[in-house]
Amino acid sequence: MTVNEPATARSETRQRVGTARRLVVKVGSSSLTTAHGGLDRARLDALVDVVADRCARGGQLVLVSSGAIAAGLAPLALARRPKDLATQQAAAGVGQLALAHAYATSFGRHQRVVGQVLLTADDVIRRAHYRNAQRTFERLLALRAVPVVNENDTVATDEIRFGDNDRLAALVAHLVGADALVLLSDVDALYDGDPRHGGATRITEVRGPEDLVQVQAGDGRVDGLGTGGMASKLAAAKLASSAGIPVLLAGADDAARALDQADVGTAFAVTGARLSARRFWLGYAAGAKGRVRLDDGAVQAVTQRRRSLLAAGILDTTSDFHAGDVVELVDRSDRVVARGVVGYDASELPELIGRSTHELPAEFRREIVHADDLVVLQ
Ligand SMILES: Nc1ncnc2c1ncn2[C@@H]1O[C@H](COP(=O)(O)OP(=O)(O)O)[C@@H](O)[C@H]1O
Ligand SMILES: N[C@@H](CCC(=O)OP(=O)(O)O)C(=O)O
Repeated sequence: MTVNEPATARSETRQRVGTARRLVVKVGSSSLTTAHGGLDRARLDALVDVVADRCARGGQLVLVSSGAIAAGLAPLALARRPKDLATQQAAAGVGQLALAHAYATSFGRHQRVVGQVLLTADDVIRRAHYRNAQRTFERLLALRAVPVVNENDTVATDEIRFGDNDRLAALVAHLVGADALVLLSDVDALYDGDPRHGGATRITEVRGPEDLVQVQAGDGRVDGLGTGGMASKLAAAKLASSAGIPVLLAGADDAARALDQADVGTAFAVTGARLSARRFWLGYAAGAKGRVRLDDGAVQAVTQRRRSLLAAGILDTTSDFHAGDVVELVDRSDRVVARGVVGYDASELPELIGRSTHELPAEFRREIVHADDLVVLQ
């Protein structure tokens, strides 16, 4: 762990953030809103100035912005962040409009157009939706617009919610093939303990899991507007860096310096190779809805020969998934060997399990999990 070590702070990670052409920047609710839930226009403008400046220098930036729920509180005369989903959604419906308008106005000062992209978990888990989202991002960036992303809170249910935008930002970074991810927060860095309790030391550089052993990442403020606290930021940073994307976590007020290789925040070096964005989602990001247990031959076929999973190789399944869901493929001893998008509802499978394709009615002869929709995890 590199603690308070300014000389090495201009690490490779900081250089990669500083020179990234395509960059995802995430900003949290507490950095954009006043204590009472109104949008803090001055801070929003300051952030927009930094993003617009980087765009003007040839950068392609995607801004993942929280703040919809927080921005909806004051207009709806809500004293604090609601706990129930329906009121959160109502607040998000009101607040997202205000947020988008504020960004459009603020980027307008730089003659820069914004495009709002509201995503649900389905949009990144389901293949057709995923490609659709990817295409939209590509086109917005090609047209020199700044995509402003948030979770589509008004329609997301508890079960399918990302819940925190840190994770969403890591996922979007993969989706767009970003060169780096910057997480901006109300805290200026990762500390070895919650800095509110005093005596905590800033971590300047995380090179791998061993640097995090001593770190206690806790919640945000109980009365705060943010959701995930440092724990969700850390999880997102690990997610992105393990799949080849360097991450810088810094204070929103330090955004300009963070993007300019200064010794601010915490830099997370990449710890793994870059996967194709879609394979990353499938293998690590998408929430699995169920399990399919394979016999030994099917495990071999899927993991060694990279074949599709056919009904003949299935032993049993859980009963809770639908066609299009991501499921875990497990071996006889329940070890997860792969994940993939299943082509059938669980309720359709008992009739098919263990039968060869030629024995099945024509409408059931397609693969249970197609090889293109499958990521081997061994
Ligand atoms: N180890 C830690 N290092 C830094 N901050 C921490 C740590 N543990 C808990 N926190 C708290 O997490 C908060 C950031 O989370 P949150 O308020 O959800 O941010 P945001 O709104 O930017 O997403 C900080 O204000 C800080 O008090
Ligand atoms: N989609 C929610 C964001 C929730 C969230 O992740 O907030 P934060 O922890 O402040 O990044 C909103 O816009 O209010």
